Amino acid sequence: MEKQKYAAIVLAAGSGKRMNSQVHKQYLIIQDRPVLYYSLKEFQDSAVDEIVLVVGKGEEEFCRREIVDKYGISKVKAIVEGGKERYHSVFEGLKQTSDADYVLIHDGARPFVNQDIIRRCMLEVPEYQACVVGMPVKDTIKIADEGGYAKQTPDRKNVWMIQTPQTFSYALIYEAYEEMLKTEDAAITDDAMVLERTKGKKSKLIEGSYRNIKITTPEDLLIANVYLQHPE
Ligand SMILES: Nc1ccn([C@@H]2O[C@H](COP(=O)(O)OP(=O)(O)OP(=O)(O)O)[C@@H](O)[C@H]2O)c(=O)n1
Ligand SMILES: C[C@](O)(CO)[C@H](O)COP(=O)(O)O
Repeated sequence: MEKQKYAAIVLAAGSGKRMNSQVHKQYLIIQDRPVLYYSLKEFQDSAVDEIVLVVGKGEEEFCRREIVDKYGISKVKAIVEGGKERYHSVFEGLKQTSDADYVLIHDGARPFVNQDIIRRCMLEVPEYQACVVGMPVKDTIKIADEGGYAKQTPDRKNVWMIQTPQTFSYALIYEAYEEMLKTEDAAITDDAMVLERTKGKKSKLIEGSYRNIKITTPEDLLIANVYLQHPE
């Protein structure tokens, strides 16, 4: 059988409003390296064939010099400019990966993706065509009403916190994104939602890790430093 091609799209075009920092959060330094370095290094060391890095306007040269070349991330085949919303940035990445059979879409703001997670995404996607990494929630979840009252409690065993990578058959996710972008649904927050909304297709859940956090607000940096001091 012909070898299947896997591309990783690493997203780093956000402006990190919730971090409230002068430097975009993907470039903040944790343990001597930028946040973005850690996930790029995991994909570099994995079996993915290539990486497309999606960055903010005017950041291409900086990223090539200060991260990709500096740390020898040689699988990066393109560094492209992202868009206004996360889903615009994903689509820019998808345009660069048209010869891949499967794509792993990952937040550059999640530095703790690991080899085991990447390996399982690559292993499962040929069967399910759409796989998302996540973990069961630990707290009780409430649905709030407009007035700030807790009105409903979903059964916790059916509630997962969703992470990345989110891994798909290229043809399927490209078509879904093309369709979604005709209407630009602002409430889209992840890639699996694009498939749910356009194709009614479910994604297979793959257990990730409670460490696979997204660096979003300042306290996440404290946690990230602790994880780096205490590797798994
Ligand atoms: N237009 C955008 C928005 C987000 N992202 C990326 O998508 C990931 C998840 O997004 P999020 O954590 O929301 O990052 P920001 O948009 O930067 O943060 P905020 O929402 O606080 O502004 C990040 O790696 C971010 O760089 C992107 O590539 N392009
Ligand atoms: C894709 C994601 O990381 C899954 O949890 C998340 O939805 C990204 O959301 P954000 O609003 O862009 O942080």
